[in-house]
Amino acid sequence: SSSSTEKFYRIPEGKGPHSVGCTDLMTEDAAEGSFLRLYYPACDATDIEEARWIPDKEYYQGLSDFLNMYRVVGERLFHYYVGSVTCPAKSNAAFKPGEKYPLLIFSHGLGAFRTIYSAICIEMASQGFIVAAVEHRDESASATYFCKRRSVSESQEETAPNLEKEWIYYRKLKTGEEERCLRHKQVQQRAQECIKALNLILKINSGEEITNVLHSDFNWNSLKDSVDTSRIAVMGHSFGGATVIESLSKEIRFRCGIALDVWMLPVGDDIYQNSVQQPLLFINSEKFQWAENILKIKKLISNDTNKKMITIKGSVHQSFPDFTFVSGGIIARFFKLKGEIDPNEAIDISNHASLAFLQKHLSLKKDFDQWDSLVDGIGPNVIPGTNIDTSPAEPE
Ligand SMILES: CCN(CC)CCN(C[C@]12C[C@](c3ccc(C(F)(F)F)cc3)(C1)C2)C(=O)Cn1c(SCc2ccc(F)cc2)nc(=O)c2c1C=CC2
Repeated sequence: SSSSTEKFYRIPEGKGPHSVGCTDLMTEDAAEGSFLRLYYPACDATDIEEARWIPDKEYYQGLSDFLNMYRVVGERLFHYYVGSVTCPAKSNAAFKPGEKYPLLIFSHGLGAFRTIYSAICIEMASQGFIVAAVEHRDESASATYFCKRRSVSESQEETAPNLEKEWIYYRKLKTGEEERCLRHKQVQQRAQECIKALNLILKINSGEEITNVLHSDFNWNSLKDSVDTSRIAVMGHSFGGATVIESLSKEIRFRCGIALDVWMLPVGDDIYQNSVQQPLLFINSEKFQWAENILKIKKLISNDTNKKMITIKGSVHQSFPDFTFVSGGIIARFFKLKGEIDPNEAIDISNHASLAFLQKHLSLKKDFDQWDSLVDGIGPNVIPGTNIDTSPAEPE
């Protein structure tokens, strides 16, 4: 139905010149493999349906756990409200060959998973990026799974597919457990998973055969020689922002990084000894800011002109994940899923600043420099640095 509420509940489409496709990839049949959703420039196709936004009911169960709801309540609530939501990318659409695309690895936040930052990933793909949104197996995701290959005998029954999903749910902090210690261990695993995803995409780009444990009819060979292997960046939200910092310090092939509302707690102290040489853009919401977090960001930026921070006025922590678009009414207000700024305006500022920063530091030949002023915090609803005062209190 084209009822007026529909536009309110849709994830925004990509605004760039390319149609966008998406497909899921899982390698190996263990938790050590890679698991990612690929968003990519696709050939125009009207007959292909959009991808499911949250593909398995177990993600509703995981979200309920994460939000301290009862699973029987949460699962039904999520199914009712978002069970039919699709993301504006064509499922397994044909990849658009012909040019080498820069590569972006995206890392999700605490309690999130690979599919719920599709507004950002789809916009980047529509602008000519290949985007690999990884799903982390560090128990920070609401839910994730790997596939145990069933033994031949078990899969004898022709009905049961020989693919058995083994689910890993969000690990709550145990009482008395030191949060910093757990999160520091997790951020290291997260960085390794981003590097593994990078290597997997480069392997596909070289034309090597890969085994996708998820049986989709996407032709992975069509990606051969389509990645611009010298133009690779890493991006992430909150815990995923800390993963960006850790990934940059561990992998020089990530030429630059973008941290959206970074959560600095998981980042180790060694990071401040100039471990991050690459350019880094911090895009903050107005509300997710406190002195300790901001001081760590400022310490990392120190006086490096290639490291910048901007704040989007009127935005909140949830202005970056997709729930800010698909939620409405009391739920959105109760969980602060929207700020004062219109969700589409906020994500446009974030995406445009990201594109301008990527053009500058990946030497892209596009027109994203039209948004350079945003990277300096100049423009409507954006300010340079942060809006909180972190200077030590003046002596009385
Ligand atoms: C009570 C749980 N308590 C756990 C420690 C704190 C929970 N919390 C605030 C929440 C996430 C909230 C949320 C989402 C989504 C709905 C929904 F209804 F729309 F689905 C509702 C309510 C509940 C806003 C956060 O963790 C914030 N946060 C996030 S939120 C990432 C996320 C997760 C699931 C999503 F569906 C969407 C986005 N990612 C991070 O990396 C970090 C933090 C904090 C520090 C580091």
